[in-house]
Amino acid sequence: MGQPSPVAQDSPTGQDSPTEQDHAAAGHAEPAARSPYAEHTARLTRSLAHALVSENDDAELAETVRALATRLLDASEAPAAVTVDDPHPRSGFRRDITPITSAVNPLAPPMAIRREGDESVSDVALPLQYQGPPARVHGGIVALMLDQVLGNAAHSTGLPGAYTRELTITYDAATPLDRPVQVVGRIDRVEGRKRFMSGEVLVDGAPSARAHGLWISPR
Ligand SMILES: CCCCCCCCCC(=O)SCCNC(=O)CCNC(=O)[C@H](O)C(C)(C)COP(=O)(O)OP(=O)(O)OC[C@H]1O[C@@H](n2cnc3c(N)ncnc32)[C@H](O)[C@@H]1OP(=O)(O)O
Repeated sequence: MGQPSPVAQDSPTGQDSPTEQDHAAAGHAEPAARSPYAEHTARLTRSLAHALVSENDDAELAETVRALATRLLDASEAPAAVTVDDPHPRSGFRRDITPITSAVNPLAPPMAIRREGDESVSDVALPLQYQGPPARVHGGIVALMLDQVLGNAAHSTGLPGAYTRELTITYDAATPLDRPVQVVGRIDRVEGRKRFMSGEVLVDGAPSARAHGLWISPR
């Protein structure tokens, strides 16, 4: 969908490196006034993921979905009508299309990340599409959340962009579906190009998963 934006190949997320404006936008800035088309489309696709596992056969809903699918196909044949700009930046990056914080990526919950003191923090409740074992969030999704929040923290101080070099997750307990959990990340220390990071997923204040990681800025 949409006209692909120019991609900086040597940037941490395959997008533009974060700028001061990006940092300023990290969860706090007023969103630019843009068409909500892409965000509604992403919400629709997330909802369809739930409908796929529903036992209910709703003929009227099926007809509505059929009509929408036809209209979306028509829209995708006019790519200039579609934007990949996120109207509600949540991660600090312009054109956020990550599968975890982007409002326009149907794979993303999406998570909003904010700064609290020296930490990056996100409160999120993950629905059924992220299930691994019954009633638990998939461990890979837990790692994805921690990667993003630690990455946000790694970029939050105006330091140059950096990539995840190493990420170790310790799974202490179940991370539940459909209940608010808090994901937290911080910089423990900086050594030259290296940033040593840590973080947790908290369920009622107790860690269900802990992360330690190394982020490195490219030479
Ligand atoms: C605000 C919004 C934030 C959004 C966050 C988004 C989060 C997204 C996070 C990601 O998914 S990033 C994408 C996944 N990661 C990658 O694609 C990274 C792939 N790896 C690389 O591209 C390179 O390995 C990298 C640029 C990270 C580093 O390559 P270099 O060749 O520059 O580093 P090198 O291997 O020479 O290591 C640099 C130093 O760290 C040291 N080092 C490497 N691994 C280490 C380790 N595990 N522990 C301690 N030190 C280590 C290494 O010995 C060396 O020490 P010296 O400087 O003293 O020589």
